[in-house]
Amino acid sequence: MMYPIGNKKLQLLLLLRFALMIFERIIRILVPLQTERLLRVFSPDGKTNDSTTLSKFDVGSVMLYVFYNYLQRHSSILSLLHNAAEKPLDSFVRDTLQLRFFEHVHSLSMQFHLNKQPYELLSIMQLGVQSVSQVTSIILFNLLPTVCDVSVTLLYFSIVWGWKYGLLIISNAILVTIASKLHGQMMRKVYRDMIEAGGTRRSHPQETLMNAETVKYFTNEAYEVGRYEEVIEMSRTSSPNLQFKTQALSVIQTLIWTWNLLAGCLLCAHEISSGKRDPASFMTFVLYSQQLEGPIQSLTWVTDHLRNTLASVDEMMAVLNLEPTVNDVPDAPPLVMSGGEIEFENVSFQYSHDKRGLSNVSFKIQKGQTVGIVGPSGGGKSTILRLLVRFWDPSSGRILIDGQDISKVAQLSVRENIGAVPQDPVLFYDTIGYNINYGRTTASKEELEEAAKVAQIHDTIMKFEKGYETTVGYRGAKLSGGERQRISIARTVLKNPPIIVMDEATSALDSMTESDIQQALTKLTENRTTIAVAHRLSTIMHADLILYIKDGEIVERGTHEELIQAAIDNGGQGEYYKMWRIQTGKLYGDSNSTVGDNEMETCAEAEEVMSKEE
Ligand SMILES: Nc1ncnc2c1ncn2[C@@H]1O[C@H](COP(=O)(O)OP(=O)(O)OP(=O)(O)O)[C@@H](O)[C@H]1O
Repeated sequence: MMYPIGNKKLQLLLLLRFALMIFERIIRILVPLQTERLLRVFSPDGKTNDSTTLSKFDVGSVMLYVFYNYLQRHSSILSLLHNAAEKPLDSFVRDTLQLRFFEHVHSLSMQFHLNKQPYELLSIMQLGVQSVSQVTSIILFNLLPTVCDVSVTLLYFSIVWGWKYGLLIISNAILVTIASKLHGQMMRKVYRDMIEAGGTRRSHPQETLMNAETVKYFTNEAYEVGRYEEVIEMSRTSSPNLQFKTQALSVIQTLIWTWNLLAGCLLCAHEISSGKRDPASFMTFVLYSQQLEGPIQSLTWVTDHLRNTLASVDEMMAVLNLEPTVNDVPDAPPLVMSGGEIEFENVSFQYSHDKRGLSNVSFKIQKGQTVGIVGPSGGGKSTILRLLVRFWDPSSGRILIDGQDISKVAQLSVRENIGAVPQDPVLFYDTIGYNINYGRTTASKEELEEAAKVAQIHDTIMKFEKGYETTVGYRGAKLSGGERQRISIARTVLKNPPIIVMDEATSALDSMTESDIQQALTKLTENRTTIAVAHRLSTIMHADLILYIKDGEIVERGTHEELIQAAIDNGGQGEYYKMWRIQTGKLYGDSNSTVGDNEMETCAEAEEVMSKEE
């Protein structure tokens, strides 16, 4: 991700940056040397007799000195080249990483997505991506050059000027590093609090804006503004006197620095006065010292900055290192469909050690049949669907589609063959056409319209001014629940899978809309194996098999008639029967009444009532 493999142009730019970096280091050495040289050229050589010898007018040396100085300035052509080479490399790192992160997050299992807030993920991605490119830049083009500068100066002084100067430089570097380390420790907690407070500061407005409708329903606008004010206040107080604390370090560093300069200048002055050096060396020493001040002091900034950016990189790497919880076996073959027969064989599953999902669930659906799943809330109905699409794998037992254990085939191929119609479909913030097309992105316009017709939504769409180009609003909020539902059916029709799962697809709708949608659903499920979770029994009454799930177990199974008959035979005792009675009214009299022809007649009446409702 950091090295542009296969991109010659970017590799050359990287090389250019390195070359520039080395060139800059050389210029840094040359400036003081050239100054010393000039001073020597200008000074009378002391050997003339009449003491009037003038210093040489060496235009070349002056020009060279000015040229070196020019190159050293930040706005010089070198900086321009540096920046020009930096941008494309920086974009490369960011783009590659961003794409990789996006791809990785999408490859993670549902469990991960249920536990993470989307904007938290986005924030991790943004900060992480930005930090990775900064880390590269900091290490390669800040830390490395600084270490180079210090080492070269140290070597130069130690070899050319003697060990005392080397000692001065090294002690300076050590003292500054100790100071910055102590400062870093002190600032760590401040930065941590700041990052935390910054996160809340970002997430709070996002959360409330995403739920603007709820805020308005409860007229909590002022409350939310008040909460945001508190968050802002908290983030402000989490970094009291941050600037003061940060600047305190520069004050200490400058003190160390000045002490060092003083010691060096005294040493140099002493050597000049004792004739060991010429006066020009004093200037060289001062200039070198000044050259070194920037890099040594920037070490603090660099290490501090590196620490912060690494914290963000760490967080991103933690996500990038996550493995999907549902994995395919090596070289898993794709699911081969031959009709869509589904079988659950003693399937048990737990979401976590304290949360039971399903225990010993077994049932079989022949191809093209419909199974209705009913039962009390939290019983495990939706869990059956989630296991079928492999959002989770069972802890024991097997789920077979057309005789193949779905945990042994590629999970994508399982999902490719299953179409889902959820209770409250969420649409993308785009046009109706885009949302339907999502079912099969390669579908033609004609196929798209055909799917919309099957889902009974085409005419409604055509009444909109912009037809299929109408935008649906945030998560489809500009459409009614029934319209959203039919669009979701249309995209499943377009996907054309052999298996359909529906999770209470009509429970949020009124009876009129429900009947429209029911027609669309009937067309959708024609000749397809279907599992439908339902609260309204009218929607699954005619299913080939009905499963009553309670506390993760199938407690009753059979067709509608069988379940009713069994309950009647059992003196009116039966979960499904009770549910049915609650939904249709007391049509059988008391539960302990005896069963006879009359009862079955009443049963037929009830069906009639339900059909009307339908
Ligand atoms: N991702 C999850 N992590 C942990 N527990 C979960 C998760 N999803 C569901 N559960 C728990 O599993 C149990 C069964 O949930 P499930 O959604 O299957 O019930 P359901 O019968 O479909 O309920 P409802 O009719 O209310 O939708 C519930 O107790 C629920 O709290």
